Amino acid sequence: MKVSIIGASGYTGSELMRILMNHPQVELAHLTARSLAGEIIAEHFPIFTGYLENKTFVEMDLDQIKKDSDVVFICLPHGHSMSMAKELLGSVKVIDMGADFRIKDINTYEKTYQVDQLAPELVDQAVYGLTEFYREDIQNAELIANPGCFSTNALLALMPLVKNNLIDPQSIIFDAKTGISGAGRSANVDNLLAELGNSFKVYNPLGHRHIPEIEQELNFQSSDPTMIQFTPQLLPTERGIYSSIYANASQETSTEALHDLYKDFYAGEKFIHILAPGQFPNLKAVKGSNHCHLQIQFDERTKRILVFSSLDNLMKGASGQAVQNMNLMFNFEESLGLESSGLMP
Ligand SMILES: NC(=O)C1=CN([C@@H]2O[C@H](COP(=O)(O)OP(=O)(O)OC[C@H]3O[C@@H](n4cnc5c(N)ncnc54)[C@H](OP(=O)(O)O)[C@@H]3O)[C@@H](O)[C@H]2O)C=CC1
Ligand SMILES: CC(=O)N[C@@H](CCC(=O)OP(=O)(O)O)C(=O)O
Repeated sequence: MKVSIIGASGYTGSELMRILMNHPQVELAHLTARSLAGEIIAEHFPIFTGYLENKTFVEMDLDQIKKDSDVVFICLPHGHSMSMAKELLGSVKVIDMGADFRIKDINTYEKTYQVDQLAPELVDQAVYGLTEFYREDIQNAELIANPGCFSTNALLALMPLVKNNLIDPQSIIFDAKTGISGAGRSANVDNLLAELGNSFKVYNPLGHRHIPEIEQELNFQSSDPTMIQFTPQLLPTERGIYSSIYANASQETSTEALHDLYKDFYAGEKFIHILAPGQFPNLKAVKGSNHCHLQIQFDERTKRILVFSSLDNLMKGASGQAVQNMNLMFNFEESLGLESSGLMP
C-alpha cells in the first residue's frame, strides 16, 4: 500500500517515516517538504541512515500524490488541511494530524484557531481518531481527524470516570507537562534548550486550544457540562507528556475499586496499561512507544480521585495513533509497525 506524507520534514512527519519504514504493508511514496524540498532525507535526519538513504523530500504536487497514493497523512500547521482534504478525498483516504476537523462546532473551531472553516461539509464526515473509542467508525472512514496530544492524554485518563459518572465534571483539573517537540520543529526561540534547559514553566493556563476538543469528547459521554481546568507546562525534555489529573469523587469509592474499573474498561487494549498499585507512570518508559501508562488513586482525606498518565506526544499523541488508525482503515493488524517499547535506561 502506498503512503504519502505532506510535511514529512516536521516532527510528526518524520515520526511517521520512522514508524512506516518498518511497516511490512507500506511503501513510502511522496514525502513532501517546503524548505527541504529536493534534499536527501538521511542527510538532514541521520536516524534514516541505512533506511531511507536514497529518498529525497519532494515538493507537494497534489495531482501526482492522488495518483500515487492510497492514503495521505497531512502533517502541516492547522488551517492548511481543509482545502487540501477537499482536493484529495475521493481519490485517497486522508489522515489529518492537525486540528482542522477535530471540532464539530464550526464557531468553536473558528474562535479557537482564529481561521475560517473552509470545509464545513467535511467536518461531520471526519472521524475523531481516538482509536480505542471510535474503532468501528475509523474502519469505515475516509477522513480522520487525528487527536491532539494533550487531548489523547486527558481523554484516555478521564473516560472511565466520566462514562461511569464517578466525578463531578466541573471539578476536573488537568495539570499536564509536555516535552518541547509538542511545539513543532519550527518553534521559536523560547523553545531552545538554552532557554528551557534546567528550567520549567507554565504556558497558556487560561484557554489552551485543546480544551474545546477535550470537552467535546467528554460531553459525548455525559449530560453534565464539563469545564475543565487545564494548565500546560513545558518540560526541558524532547518528548513525552505527563499529566496529573484531579477531580472530586461523586460518590465514596476506593483505590482498589477504581483500579478494577480501569482494568475492566481497558481490558484487551494493547496500548493502554493500568500500572500495578504503587507504580507510577514515568516518561522514559513510554518515549518512542505507542503506549499510554495510567495510575489511579482515591484520596480518602480530600475525597478526590487522582489519575496519573504518560504517553509520547509524537507516538500515541500523534503519529503512532495515526498509524493505529491507518491500520484499522486498511484492515491490517491494529498494532502493525507499532510494537516498539519505551527506553531503558
Ligand atoms: N508536535 C506534536 O507533538 C504534535 C503535533 N500535532 C499537529 O501536527 C501538525 C504538524 O505538527 P509538527 O509535525 O509538530 O510541525 P512541524 O513544525 O515540526 O512541521 C511542520 C511541517 O509543515 C511544513 N509547513 C509549515 N508551514 C507550511 C506551509 N505554510 N506550507 C507548506 N508546508 C508548511 C514544514 O515545512 P518547513 O520545515 O519547510 O517549514 C514541516 O514540514 C500540526 O497541525 C500540529 O498541531 C498533533 C499532535 C502532536
Ligand atoms: C509544547 C506545545 O506547544 N505543544 C502544543 C501541543 C501540540 C499538539 O498536540 O498539537 P495540535 O493540537 O496543534 O495538533 C500546544 O501546546 O499547543
